[in-house]
Amino acid sequence: MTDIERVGVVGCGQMGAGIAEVCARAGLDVRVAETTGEALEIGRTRLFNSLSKAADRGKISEAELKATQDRLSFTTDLGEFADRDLVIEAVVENEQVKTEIFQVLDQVVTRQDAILASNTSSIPLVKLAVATSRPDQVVGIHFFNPAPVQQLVELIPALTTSEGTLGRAQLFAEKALGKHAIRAQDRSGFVVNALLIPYLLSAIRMFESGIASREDIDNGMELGCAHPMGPLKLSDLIGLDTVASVAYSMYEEYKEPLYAAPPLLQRMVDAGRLGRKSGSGFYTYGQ
Ligand SMILES: C[C@H](O)CC(=O)SCCNC(=O)CCNC(=O)[C@H](O)C(C)(C)COP(=O)(O)OP(=O)(O)OC[C@H]1O[C@@H](n2cnc3c(N)ncnc32)[C@H](O)[C@@H]1OP(=O)(O)O
Repeated sequence: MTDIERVGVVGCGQMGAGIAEVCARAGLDVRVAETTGEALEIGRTRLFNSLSKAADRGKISEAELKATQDRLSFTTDLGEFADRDLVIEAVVENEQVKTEIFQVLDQVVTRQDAILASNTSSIPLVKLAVATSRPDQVVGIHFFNPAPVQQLVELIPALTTSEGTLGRAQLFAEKALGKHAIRAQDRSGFVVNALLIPYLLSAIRMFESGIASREDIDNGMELGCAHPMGPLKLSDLIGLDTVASVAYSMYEEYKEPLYAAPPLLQRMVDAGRLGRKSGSGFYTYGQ
């Protein structure tokens, strides 16, 4: 079994909240950190709403709901992560921000064998690993949105990651969380985004060039290929800022035109149309 009982999650946005929910529902003690009290309150509300929905839909009993809530604690102070066995960073896809968090975690997490993991979609793990004094204990654990639903986790060892750390991360993902784990090398996009992002960018280019309407593009893939959602709806779900930043990282790494973000994507990000989380993207939400 896994030796991980106390988990820290840095960031309580879409992914952080989902990851914290998965861990707490798996019976682990979970502490969640955000930068400000306001961000923490928004994150806590997002997480508790999702848990309440799970209870309303009969996925967890009222007693499990209460027990899961009790396993969750919230803080704005990373110093409270000292006793964590595993910390999963799930903040914005920004190398500098993530690097600084890893430097702080390295200072505050006192457990000698603690694993420091990142949910990054595209930033080289090795850069985060060498920002710490324990590069052998840094690993990528990449979840998919919505984290409570998607069965997959990608495990990404940096060049410095030890086999022991990778093995413990795999046991955690599979045994503690019940996810299916696949391994990928530390190359931008790993397995899933390396295949998915060019597809999403192609759909945005298709829409931008007027070849088809957004609905027809999405219906094409939903009804023609049985995808649960079409590429423009999926881009809205992931967040257009995230799609753009993953595309930039991949373009930076490979210099392949298929990874270049189309102008429309960047304009939408500049306009604050980030998809579901901002209320509008390719579609409008919450009206
Ligand atoms: C970019 C990153 O690095 C990587 C990524 O994340 S790539 C993105 C990967 N994700 C995808 O490809 C998502 C594809 N879409 C889907 O899987 C589905 O459309 C979807 C799960 C989002 C919604 O499913 P859909 O059937 O349309 O809606 P709905 O009936 O509301 O939900 C289906 C089930 O998922 C659950 N669900 C949906 N959204 C949820 C959420 N945010 N949290 C928890 N559960 C959720 C529902 O409760 C429901 O569960 P039930 O069937 O047991 O009652």
